[in-house]
Amino acid sequence: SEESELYHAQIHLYKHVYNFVSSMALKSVMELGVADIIHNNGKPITLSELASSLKLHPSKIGVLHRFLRLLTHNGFFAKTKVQEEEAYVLTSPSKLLITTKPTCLAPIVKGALHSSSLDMWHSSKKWFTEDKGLTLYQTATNESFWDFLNGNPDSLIMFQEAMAADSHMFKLALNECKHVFDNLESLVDVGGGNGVVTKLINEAFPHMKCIVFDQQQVVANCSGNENFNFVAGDMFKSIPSADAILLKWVLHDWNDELSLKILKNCKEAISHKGKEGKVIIIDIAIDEENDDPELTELKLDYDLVMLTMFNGKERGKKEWENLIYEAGFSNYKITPICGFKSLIEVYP
Ligand SMILES: Oc1ccc2c(c1)OC[C@]1(O)c3cc4c(cc3O[C@H]21)OCO4
Repeated sequence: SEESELYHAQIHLYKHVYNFVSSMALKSVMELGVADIIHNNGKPITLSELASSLKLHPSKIGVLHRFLRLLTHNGFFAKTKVQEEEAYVLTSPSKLLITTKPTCLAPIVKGALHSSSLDMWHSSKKWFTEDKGLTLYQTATNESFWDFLNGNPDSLIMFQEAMAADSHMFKLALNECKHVFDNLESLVDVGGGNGVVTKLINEAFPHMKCIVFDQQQVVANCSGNENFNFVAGDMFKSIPSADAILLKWVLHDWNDELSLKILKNCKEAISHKGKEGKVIIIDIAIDEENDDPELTELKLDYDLVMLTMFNGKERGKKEWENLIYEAGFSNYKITPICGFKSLIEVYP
């Protein structure tokens, strides 16, 4: 009937209006360290045990229950019985919040839901109606997000910890894609931050000369060893030569013009000693026809996050191909990696 269509449309609209509630409830339990308490408890935990571990005021026990109810509904916890009393256990998604595990993604939850990423959205109408090429973030704050990070050490650390957290997932993927790094004598990790990915590669391939290449203020107080070094520089100017250049979660921060600039400098960097060389891109590849709708939604979410914060973008397979050929490369190969990213091997 017309009414039921209207009522369903209403539910769809309200659900999207309040999607932020589940995000912020997740951030709340992350900040409280709920996952660590349940993990360290070693068995299902009752609400009162959890509340006393958290040293909550008695008036907040009901609050905790209702937060856990929503997050259980959304798959972050599960309910069981301990001597007839309800108890909570972690699920795979909340196990990613255990801070003692290398797969901990709490830093991403913290960074992505930081006020610096959220407040800017209130300026979107101003941003849409202006004719300037600013990001939403710049429209809201009058500075670029990169300048914000470089001007606020705590936020830069928060950002780097988020990138590093995501890189530990790469460790699992490295086992699947080891062959990509075979026979490489040297590798430069462009935008490698504090070097988590490069370290993982260096540990897997100790004879490979690995360089973390990033901005001065990022690598300034980082030290390496004989096959693992930090080099400061500007990827838009020139990139140190190597057999392979790694670009993990870098190109999606930049529009096509600037991404082309980076890729051309990468091509320059691998065309030494006449060797084959390769560029290894690890980034999101949108694939609406083959991906399940939930995965596509995550990729489209990231596309708007990159757009609003960096004037960057997530790219579909065709867009990656156009960019790679435009940069003068002759061939490439895309393989899915880490669940929602792809590893794109690019050959000169
Ligand atoms: O190339 C990337 C990859 C991921 C992310 C980037 C840029 O910025 C947006 C983001 O949502 C984000 C924003 C942040 C943050 C981490 C963080 O992770 C997310 O820490 C502070 O603000």
